[in-house]
Amino acid sequence: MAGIGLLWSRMPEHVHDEARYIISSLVPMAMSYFNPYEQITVSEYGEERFRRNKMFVAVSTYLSRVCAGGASKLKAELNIKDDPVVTLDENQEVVDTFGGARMWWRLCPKASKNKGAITVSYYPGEADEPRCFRLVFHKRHRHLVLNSYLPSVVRRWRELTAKDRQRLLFTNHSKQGESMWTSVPYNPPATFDMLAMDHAKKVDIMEDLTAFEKGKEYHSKVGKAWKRGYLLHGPPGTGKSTMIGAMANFLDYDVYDLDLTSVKNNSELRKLFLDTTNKSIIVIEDIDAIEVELTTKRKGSNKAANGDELRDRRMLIEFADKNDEKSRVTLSGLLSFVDGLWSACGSERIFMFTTNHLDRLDPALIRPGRMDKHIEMSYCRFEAFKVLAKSYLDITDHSLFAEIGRLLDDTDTTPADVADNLMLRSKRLDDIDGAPPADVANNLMLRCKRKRDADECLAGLVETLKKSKMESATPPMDSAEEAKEEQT
Ligand SMILES: Nc1ncnc2c1ncn2[C@@H]1O[C@H](COP(=O)(O)OP(=O)(O)OP(=O)(O)O)[C@@H](O)[C@H]1O
Ligand SMILES: [Mg+2]
Repeated sequence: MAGIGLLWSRMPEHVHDEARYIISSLVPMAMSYFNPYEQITVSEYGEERFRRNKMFVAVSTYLSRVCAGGASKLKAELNIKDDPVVTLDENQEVVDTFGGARMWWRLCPKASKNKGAITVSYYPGEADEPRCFRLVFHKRHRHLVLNSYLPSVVRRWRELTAKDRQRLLFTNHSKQGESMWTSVPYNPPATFDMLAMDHAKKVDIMEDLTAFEKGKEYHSKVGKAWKRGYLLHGPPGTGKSTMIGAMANFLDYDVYDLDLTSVKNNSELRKLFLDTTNKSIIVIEDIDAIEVELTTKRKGSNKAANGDELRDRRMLIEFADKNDEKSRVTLSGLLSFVDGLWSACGSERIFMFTTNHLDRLDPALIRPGRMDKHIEMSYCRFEAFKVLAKSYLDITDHSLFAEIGRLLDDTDTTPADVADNLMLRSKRLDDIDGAPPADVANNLMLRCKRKRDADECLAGLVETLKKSKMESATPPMDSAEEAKEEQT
């Protein structure tokens, strides 16, 4: 085999081109016939340079955690949680055994595509062959490797990473004209326990999420894509964003916060959706505000469109030149992922749209059956207040509760406003809690202080609520009266 190889490389220049072509295609065939080994390459990047090949990540984790015992060259880095992670270094070979077969793995370094030539590239690393893992195995194990070994590597990788998974918050941005996601670690503090809202509604949402999470078989039985759409609506400060965090915590899902203003057209939107992973919540916040902004841009006017205009409009989002069909994001483009053709791509995804103005949305978006669930986040009433009092002041009852309940019924106060009132005092509680509890007397004193602060805090809330009740009861001044007032 070596002899044939040598002959081939030394072939004289004068051999006819055609013969050379035939020989050059026969030699590798002959060599592979005699070579008892086969190889599979797992490149770090796929065809699209910016997307890391997930198989590469899976193999890297698998080898480092399962087969690195005999390796002498390792590399250490900090992971997203700032814990040290050790991986194989370049050119380190490790051996794995599976079903009695031996597998040789090696991490091959980046290699230049054209040795000696200078290549100009717009994208980092495009002139190089990316790093890759090379798996070598005996020919007779081909079936085993493809059908059992590689799937088992991926399965093991999933098990390994499930334990130390860090939840991520993704956001999209445009780089060199291409839309892509970037992520940061995401640990939202909110949970359903601390969400101030009607208890029955909260339980209903939690049950809905649990049913969705366990609904793989059900969805395939009824022939529906495994995904769910929620439309959260309500005034600002009623907990829509807090609810998204609570849902992410509840399901342990990643969150993709989609900024539609930086998406050029439907095909970019499609690419972004396809780049999302399973077990994720895709959020489009303040969808009504995006609509106003983009439409204003499209019209080239600084004047925001009025409510009637918005209601009449068929397109939800449309920007750039109206005549250029390729440069816009449309409602149908968006909805094709929510419940159209493309919704079947990917599973275990939750779509969340939030809005402060349900009445301003395009009817196509809110028609029955479009989103699976409409959730109204409303002003703070007594039941919701009790949740906030428990989380912020750690109390479940108080002499002022009855009065606060009545005042909340008479005013439209958001949970954010109530929380704000409770938090100012509770910050002072933190200061007190920070003091070293020297002895029992000191402890008792702190407890008295804590109670007094809760009293003060609720009294402050009563004052605020009374004030807003009075303000809402006072009829608005007409302009003549206003002018008179100003003169005096
Ligand atoms: N229902 C709620 N339960 C608990 N806390 C709440 C609730 N609503 C609001 N808050 C508190 O108020 C703050 C602001 O709420 P949040 O951002 O969730 O409101 P939003 O409805 O998303 O408002 P916007 O429409 O302006 O985006 C939160 O950080 C949270 O502390
Ligand atoms: Mg919000």
